[in-house]
Formats: sequence, structure tokens, C-alpha cells
Amino acid sequence: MLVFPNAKINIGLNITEKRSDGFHNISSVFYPVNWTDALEITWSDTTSFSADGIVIPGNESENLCLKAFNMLSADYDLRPVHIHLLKAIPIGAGLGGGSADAAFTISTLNKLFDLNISEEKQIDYARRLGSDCAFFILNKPMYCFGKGDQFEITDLSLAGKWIVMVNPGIHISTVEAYSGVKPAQPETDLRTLISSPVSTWKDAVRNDFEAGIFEKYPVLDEIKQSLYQKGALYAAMSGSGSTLYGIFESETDLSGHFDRYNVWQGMLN
Ligand SMILES: C[C@](O)(CO)[C@H](O)COP(=O)(O)OP(=O)(O)OC[C@H]1O[C@@H](n2ccc(N)nc2=O)[C@H](O)[C@@H]1O
Ligand SMILES: Nc1ncnc2c1ncn2[C@@H]1O[C@H](COP(=O)(O)OP(=O)(O)OP(=O)(O)O)[C@@H](O)[C@H]1O
Repeated sequence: MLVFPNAKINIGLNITEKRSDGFHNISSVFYPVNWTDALEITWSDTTSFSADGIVIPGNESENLCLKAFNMLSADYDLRPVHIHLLKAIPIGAGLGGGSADAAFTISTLNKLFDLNISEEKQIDYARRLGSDCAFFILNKPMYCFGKGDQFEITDLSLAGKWIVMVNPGIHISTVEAYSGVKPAQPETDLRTLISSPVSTWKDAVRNDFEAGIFEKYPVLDEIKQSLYQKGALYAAMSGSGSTLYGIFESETDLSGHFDRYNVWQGMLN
């Protein structure tokens, strides 16, 4: 079975408090985008994993796809499979790529083995693998809170708008990014801000990671400002970075811009 785990962007990201378990409570809108990996899971004699495309740091046995398989096989009688991942979503990029691979492994194994695991239970499994993972089970625009693993469906739709994502290849550690932020409650609830047109979001819909990360990597702020210069209605960093995105009314000619970076652009759903 072949599936295409997709990335997400964060539209606004408030880090509201440090929790006693060491994590942070956040509020953010997660929006799926079509920058994808390819994940193939097939029957096999022994369970194995292979990957190509962007090199994934760390040991293959640590891959989130295998972790998802091992987690389900502790509870269900699964036949061995071969998992092949073609990695295209940049890593350490604020796009949740590894989390998407993990969640898609859960939902694909559910189909392949006719496990009939409810959506709610798949979300519970996904949560065990990472805060961002749970979102990818439902994989639709959602207002997320708690660790980022609790949701409320939002009626925000950016369907038909054009997105440009620019990844400059800087790997940002999520742990380090959180440690550089002083949690605070936002002045205005994100749900209120995003109910206004996208053109009103500039300076209002904020990502709390930006200040600290931009100070360390000024080039990221330069990319954000370039997206505005090119006509973006709204531009921001996704998650803990380093990817910047711009939302445009329609397709935009970027020739001569961002040539040395990894860029994905396309229509939002
Ligand atoms: C930055 C975001 O991508 C925004 O969507 C996510 O909050 C990150 O989620 P993630 O990559 O799935 O993170 P996890 O694998 O769950 O956690 C990695 C580390 O990030 C920090 N972490 C993560 C999520 C959260 N709500 N608070 C945290 O403080 C913790 O130090 C944790 O040990
Ligand atoms: N399928 C996978 N894809 C990417 N990284 C993986 C995967 N499986 C395990 N990892 C490990 O997770 C680390 C990347 O996690 P990290 O959370 O920084 O990035 P991400 O999942 O690509 O997205 P984000 O930056 O949004 O959190 C890698 O260094 C790698 O060791």
C-alpha cells in the first residue's frame, strides 16, 4: 500500500505555559499542506525498513515508522512488513514530516491488516509517538491546544489560495527552540484573529518561536520579509522553524528569488 504523508504549517503559535511534565501548552492552528513523503508498506517475510531521498539522521531502528509498527504489534497480531520511505519533507523544519510518517504508518497498518481501530484510538496511539503526530490522523485544519495534541475543528478554509514554503536547510532542534521562549498568554485568542481575512493577519497572528530563532538566524527574517515583498497576504515561520511560508492570493512568479533554498509551492486545499 502506497501513501503520501504530508506536511503541516502552523498558523499562529502561542506558547502559553510550561507544564510540570517538561512540555509546554500551546495554541496553534495546524493546516495540512501538500509537500509529501512517499511511504510504502508491503507484506514481507521479516519486518524491515529502508529509506531514500533526504538522509534521516540517526539509526534506522529509531525511525518513527518502525516505532509505529512496533507499538501496534505489541497490541495486535501483525504479520511482518517491509516499510519503505522516500523522504522529501525537510527534517527539523517545523513541518512535522516525521510525525506525519508515524501517523500514516498507523493508519496504513490499520487498513492493511483490517484492524478496525477507531479514529479516536489511532489518535491515542499517535500521541504516544510525538505531540504533532495526533493531528495527522484527522489531517484537516484544526485549532490545536494542550501539547498540540488536542483539537477542535476550525472552519478556517484557505482552499484555492497559493502557498510558498521556503526551507533554507537550517536544522532547528525542537527542544532547543522551546527552551528559548518565555511562555505567556496571548492578548487575543488565535481563533478570533483567524476569523478575520488573511490580509489582516500580518503583525497580529504571531509565532512565539520567531523572535528567538530570528535573532539566532537573521536570514529567516529576511526570507519572511522577501515573501511579503513578493506580495504574500501573510508570511510566518512554521512551528519551531526553519521553514518560512507565505500565503498568496494566487500563483506568484518567484523567478530569481529563493533559488538557493528548498522551495515547495502549490495550491492549498
Ligand atoms: C513545534 C511544533 O512542531 C508545533 O507544532 C510541536 O510543538 C513539536 O512537536 P513534536 O516535534 O511532535 O515534539 P515531541 O516529539 O512531542 O517533543 C520533543 C520535545 O519538544 C518539547 N516540546 C514539544 C511539544 C510541546 N508541546 N512542548 C514541548 O516542550 C519537549 O522538550 C519535547 O521533549
Ligand atoms: N520518518 C522520519 N522523518 C524524519 N525524522 C525522523 C523520522 N523518524 C525518526 N526521525 C528522527 O526525528 C528527528 C527529526 O525530528 P524533528 O521533530 O526535528 O523534525 P520533523 O519531524 O521533521 O519535523 P518538525 O521540525 O516539524 O518537528 C530526526 O533527527 C530523526 O532522528
